[in-house]
Amino acid sequence: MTPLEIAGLKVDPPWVLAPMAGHTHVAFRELVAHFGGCGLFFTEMLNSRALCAHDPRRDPYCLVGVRDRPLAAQVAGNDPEKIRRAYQRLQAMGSFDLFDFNLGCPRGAVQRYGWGARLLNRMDLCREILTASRSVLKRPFGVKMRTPDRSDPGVWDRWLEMLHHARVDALVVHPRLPQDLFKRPARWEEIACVVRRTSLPVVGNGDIFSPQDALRMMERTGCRAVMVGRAALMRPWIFRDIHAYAQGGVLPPAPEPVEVIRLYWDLLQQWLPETLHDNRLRLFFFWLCQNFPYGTHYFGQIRRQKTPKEMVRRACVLLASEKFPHYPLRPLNSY
Ligand SMILES: Cc1cc2nc3c(=O)[nH]c(=O)nc-3n(C[C@H](O)[C@H](O)[C@H](O)COP(=O)(O)O)c2cc1C
Repeated sequence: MTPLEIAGLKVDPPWVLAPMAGHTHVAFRELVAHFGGCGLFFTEMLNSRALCAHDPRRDPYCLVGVRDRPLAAQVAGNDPEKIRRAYQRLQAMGSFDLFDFNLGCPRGAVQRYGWGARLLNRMDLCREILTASRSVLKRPFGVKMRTPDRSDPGVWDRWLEMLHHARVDALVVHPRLPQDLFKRPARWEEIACVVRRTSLPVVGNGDIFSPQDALRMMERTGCRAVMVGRAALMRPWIFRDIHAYAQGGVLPPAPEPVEVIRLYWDLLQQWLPETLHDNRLRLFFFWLCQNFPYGTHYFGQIRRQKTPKEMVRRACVLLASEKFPHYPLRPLNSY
């Protein structure tokens, strides 16, 4: 599979772990890396205000592992000056290979602040943010966005022109409107429409639930790399499977559920402060349990445990005789 190149950065193989708040912290990225990794890892969305107020080197959200490379840092916010400073501080850490700006998050609190997808209605402010950020960034710079406004046929042309002038190096397209959340299927034809209109490297994203989906998205849209979100939470080894499928080989057997749980718990303790263990385990089990027909029941039992150790113990008992089912994955609950 041809690697994607973003301003000199090689994304090889062209599979990307999506940024996911609460999930794509250093311990989870190390888990993905353990199973063979991907061509580009993303941090979760980092808060530009917090980055200005505190030293990112002491921030658990900014911790960087050993095998999670190349690594992109994603920033969210809407104040050009604060965002510029946030990127400067992240860049000074020397740990990130690409910087990304969030124009896609539709979640309540982020929208209320006027961040993420809310900025899709404010192109002038986006221009200011991206130009200010670019002026300090020496590494590749990307944007991850949802569909701006489907009622306006010229909207993508105007966005692409603005991104070009702001000297953005790459674009991730998640083709859903902000108000769609995850309720409607991603419209892959919109990725194809963006690919036709720009010379920027485009990474396609949305509804990849199997290795076949990943290659199908590339074939149908012409995007040069694919980004996987929820399916990687359900199966942190999906990139290894995409790779095997792309090479025409047989998919390696899935690990045992208990092995995955123990490994994640070890990595969590190794990398993240204890204050985060409980919450990050709950988030992890929410998605892992979705692999199984009785996943909701399993998760209900696990979440009732009072300590992280008890959660891990209970999960190991419940999932001891389970096997991960075949692709495609079907999440039981949406986010
Ligand atoms: C739990 C969760 C957290 C997410 N957090 C972020 C985030 O921090 N930044 C972002 O740009 N997108 C975020 N997203 C969106 C994903 O990056 C991705 O665009 C979306 O899940 C579609 O890809 P998928 O169909 O492969 O899941 C999040 C998605 C989920 C499910």
